[in-house]
Amino acid sequence: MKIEVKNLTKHFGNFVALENIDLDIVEGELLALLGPSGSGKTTLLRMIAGLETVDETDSGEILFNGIDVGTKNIGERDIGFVFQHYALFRHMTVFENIAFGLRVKPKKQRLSNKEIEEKVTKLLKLIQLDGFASRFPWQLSGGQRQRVALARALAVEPKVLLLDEPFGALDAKVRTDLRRWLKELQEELGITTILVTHDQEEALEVANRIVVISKGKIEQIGTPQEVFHNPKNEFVINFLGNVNLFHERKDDGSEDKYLIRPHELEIVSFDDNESILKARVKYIQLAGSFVKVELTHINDEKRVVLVELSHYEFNDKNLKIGDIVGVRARKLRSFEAGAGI
Ligand SMILES: Nc1ncnc2c1ncn2[C@@H]1O[C@H](COP(=O)(O)OP(=O)(O)OP(=O)(O)O)[C@@H](O)[C@H]1O
Repeated sequence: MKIEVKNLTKHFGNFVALENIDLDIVEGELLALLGPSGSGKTTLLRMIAGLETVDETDSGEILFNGIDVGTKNIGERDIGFVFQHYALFRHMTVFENIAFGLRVKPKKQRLSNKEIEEKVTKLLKLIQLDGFASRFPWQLSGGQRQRVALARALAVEPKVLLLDEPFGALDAKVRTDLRRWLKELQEELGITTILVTHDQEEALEVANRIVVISKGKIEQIGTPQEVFHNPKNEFVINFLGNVNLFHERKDDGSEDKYLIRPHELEIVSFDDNESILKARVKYIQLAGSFVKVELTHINDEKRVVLVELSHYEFNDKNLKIGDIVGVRARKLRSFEAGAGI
């Protein structure tokens, strides 16, 4: 299913939750809506689902395969939903939870018991929980429960899958495993999917495209590579990871602003010709896939610079806390005030 959101504005009383949203969602893609808390992600998802309506004070339309769905309620939109705290039916087994949507269909469209059994068995395999059919939700881990919720949403073969922080309540390791698994599954099924998340890493890892939202407006739409490496403005670069900000006073008195990511900096000797500043090593964090080095400007303790090095590079430099070093930029990204890159 192809989805078009055209010039959508949504108010809650006087508050503008979404402003002039234009967005095309391509058939079969996994699109992430990424933004801080309160930016309007869930509202946009709920409007696509038909859980929020375009009221008199609002404007815009939402099209599914070219057809305006404004007057269609959620039951008529062919949508599967998974929320952060998706309440499975406690008194039903895993099997019955997944079968639920199939059983409540009108008689004419309903599959036979045998067909339902075959379908649920297939879905259980898909979510890698075969053998769990007769368990109850309270006998499952959080990650297993979310997989059941996904199977339940998929059972009725929706044309669109809407996921609102589906892994938000899970711990980091389970989250990472599940999002990889989700990506593979989504690619295999080819179902148009919209994922709401405030987790940059999650969006960068699973999405085909990311929509960065702030205060009800779209800041940038692009592939993970585009939004990470070619951020359109300061909000996007700040939101998508740590960043260092440098000012450079020009001859005419104006100031250039540079934003540089920690991995785009390298540490050199303090007298290096290409060094952009001298700094003192304040803190070294060795755990993790990179070594994170925090430095402070030699003349101003308050100016902190973050550098990420590979372990190999770090070992090579033999850095210690208190060392005075130079910092060189592998890449400079300058922003004119308010004008993007
Ligand atoms: N029914 C409502 N009535 C009034 N204000 C609302 C309503 N629903 C949402 N809002 C407001 O609209 C704004 C956007 O909310 P929304 O839930 O879309 O944000 P979000 O980006 O999904 O945030 P989070 O990540 O915290 O869930 C918030 O300021 C919220 O308080």
